[in-house]
Formats: sequence, structure tokens, C-alpha cells
Amino acid sequence: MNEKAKNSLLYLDGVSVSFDGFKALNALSLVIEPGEMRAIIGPNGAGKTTMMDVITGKTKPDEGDVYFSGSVDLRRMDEASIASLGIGRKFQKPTVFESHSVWDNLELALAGPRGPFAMLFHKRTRAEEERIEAILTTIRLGEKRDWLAANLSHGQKQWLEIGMLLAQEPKLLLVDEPAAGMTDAETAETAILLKEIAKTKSVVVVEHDMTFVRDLDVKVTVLHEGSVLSEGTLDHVSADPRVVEVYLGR
Ligand SMILES: Nc1ncnc2c1ncn2[C@@H]1O[C@H](COP(=O)(O)OP(=O)(O)OP(=O)(O)O)[C@@H](O)[C@H]1O
Repeated sequence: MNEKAKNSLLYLDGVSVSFDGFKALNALSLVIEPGEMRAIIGPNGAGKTTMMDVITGKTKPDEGDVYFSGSVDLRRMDEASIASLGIGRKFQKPTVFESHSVWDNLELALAGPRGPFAMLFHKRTRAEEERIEAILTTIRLGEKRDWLAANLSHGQKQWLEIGMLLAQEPKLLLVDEPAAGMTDAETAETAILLKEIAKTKSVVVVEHDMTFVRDLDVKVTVLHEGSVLSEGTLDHVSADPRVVEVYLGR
């Protein structure tokens, strides 16, 4: 294994995935450093979702290397084992438990693989309470802890789900279009929130909202036809004529 892979948190090299002969990923290479937040942009069908599916083990690549934490070969692992390594994924649509309170949603997430049944018999420890408190602060829902999740705004549900991921103490968070459907104020707050999270964890964010991506102020990777078209600061990729042609200029 090369030096670049060894020192990275996530290392994809030459990854290809075909569906009925169509290459959804085409020799995709991407390296995320420990503690890095990265934004992934690109037109519909560029392969962003397929890339997340490869990282989480939902889809197995036909070719290429996928390593986590330098040396863990994710191609050989199933979805559950990959999740337990500390790779958490947030899908676009929030999937919180609507009929439970904010606090209970977090407590259920903390129970993790032990599940809700185990929670019934589990006496919550002081340390667990403190962790839930800390997560509530991070996700801006401290004052809404007793609210039913059903009564939260769409944006607040997204934050709660981010909190539920945090409860599982991931090393890497994959976040799919968090700003979709949010108000402008929620979108701006989400950028701040993710930047706080990225102080202690690596984060990969797929997003179409360029105002939000600008707020994140991190390195941007532009995907197109299953591989990296351009990479760098948002200003750098925005000035790349190829990016303007396939994505931003449309
Ligand atoms: N299971 C599948 N079977 C066949 N084709 C698929 C499958 N999954 C994805 N594709 C195709 O692969 C290509 C890449 O899709 P993918 O969902 O990864 O793109 P994306 O960048 O996430 O797009 P979007 O921004 O619309 O979510 C698309 O053309 C899609 O139709």
C-alpha cells in the first residue's frame, strides 16, 4: 500500500461500478484526510450516490481500491461491519422516530445495535446523559428536547438525524444534501453546525446548494460521469471551464 493510502481516513483509487454495462463510477479516485470536511458536487447522475453506496458497502465495486483508516479494505466487508467501523450515513430524507421525543430519539440512537428493546431494561448512566446533552447543544435542539420529533421543522428533523448519527460516535460522516428543503436561515446554521462537527470528525457532504457549499468553505470535488472532473477551492472549481460547461453554467 502507498503512503497516501496509509495516512488517509478514506482512500478510493480507480473505483469503477457498472450497471448493465453503464459505468456509474469510472476509475474514481478520492482521498479524505483525517479531520477533513469535503464537499462533493456534480450534475444529476454524476455518481455521487453510487460513491456513497460503495463507501458504505451497499454496492461493491467491479474494480479499484477502497480503504478506511489507512488499511481496512472496505470491499471485503458488509454494510453492518462498515457501519460499526465508524462510518455513518445520513440520507436526504430524515428518518427520525416521529412519535418519540427529541431526547428519546437520541437515546435510542445511543443504544445503537443493542436496539430499543435493550433500552427498556437499560438504566441510563450519567455519562450517557451528558453525551445526549452535548449532542443537543451541537444540533441546536436543547430547548426542544421534550418535543415530539413530528413537531419539528424539516430542518430541525435533519439536525436531529445528524445528532442520532453523532450518538453512534462515527469517525466519518457521509451527509447527502442536508440543505435540501431547508429555509435560508436553517441552511446557514447547518453550515456552522457541520463545521463544528468537522473539528472532531471527518465529513463528506454531497450538496447542490452553492451558497451552502460556499459557507462550508472547504475543498470541493466535482464529479462528472463517474470520475473527478475538478478539485480545489470553490473559487478554483467555479473558474474551471469544464465545470462551468457540465454543471455550474447550466
Ligand atoms: N441500481 C442501478 N441500476 C442501474 N443504474 C443505476 C443504478 N444506480 C445508479 N444508476 C445510474 O448510475 C448513474 C449514477 O447515479 P447516481 O445516483 O450515483 O448519481 P448522483 O450523482 O447521485 O445523481 P443525483 O444528483 O441525481 O442524486 C445514473 O445514471 C443512474 O441512473
